[in-house]
Amino acid sequence: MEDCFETLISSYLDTKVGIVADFVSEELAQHLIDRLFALKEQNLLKAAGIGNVAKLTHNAEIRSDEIYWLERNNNNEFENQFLDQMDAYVSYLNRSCYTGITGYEFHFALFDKGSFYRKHLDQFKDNSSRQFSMITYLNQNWQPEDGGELCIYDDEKVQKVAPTNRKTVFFKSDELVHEVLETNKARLSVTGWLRRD
Ligand SMILES: O=C(O)CCC(=O)C(=O)O
Ligand SMILES: [Fe+2]
Repeated sequence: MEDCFETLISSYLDTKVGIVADFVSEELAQHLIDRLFALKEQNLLKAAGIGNVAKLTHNAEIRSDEIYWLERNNNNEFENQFLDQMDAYVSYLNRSCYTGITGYEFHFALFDKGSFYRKHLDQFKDNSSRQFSMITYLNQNWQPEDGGELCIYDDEKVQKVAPTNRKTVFFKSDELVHEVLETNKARLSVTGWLRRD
């Protein structure tokens, strides 16, 4: 597991956008996909909001995904396995880079066909707790024509990341503007932020 942590961190240090192709195991990815579809079936996904909790607004012209927060007290084996892996990652990151991360928050996200998320920064203007953004994709057999790329803007450079199964992306939440291009089929992920409170 530490090899993939190291790949994520060293690519982040080299290019500001850390990427590793296989952050979660195939088994865990499959269980998380099943969990997300089960939540959808049970109508437990909610329209994602914009901004901080106190002034959360919903605006489908900015983002049109649906989310569900991973929580230990959901008592779901596979959410917990994912969170265990995050605990290990945070401890590795804090040990190797002195990042002082004190917590995290993660949600499942489902972008249905035709959904997108326009350009934004992840850190809120009125709360700087979010330090790093981290997204793990859960899309088997994703093809270029499926769209849904994550586009990350850094000055003149634009990096397009295809949301392929088991890939994780890691970047600073206050630094890089990014967007999700319209997806041509259902696009699944676990998205979250490492916090310093
Ligand atoms: O799903 C992605 O690739 C990015 C999602 C995102 O930018 C967000 O939820 O803030
Ligand atoms: Fe974002």
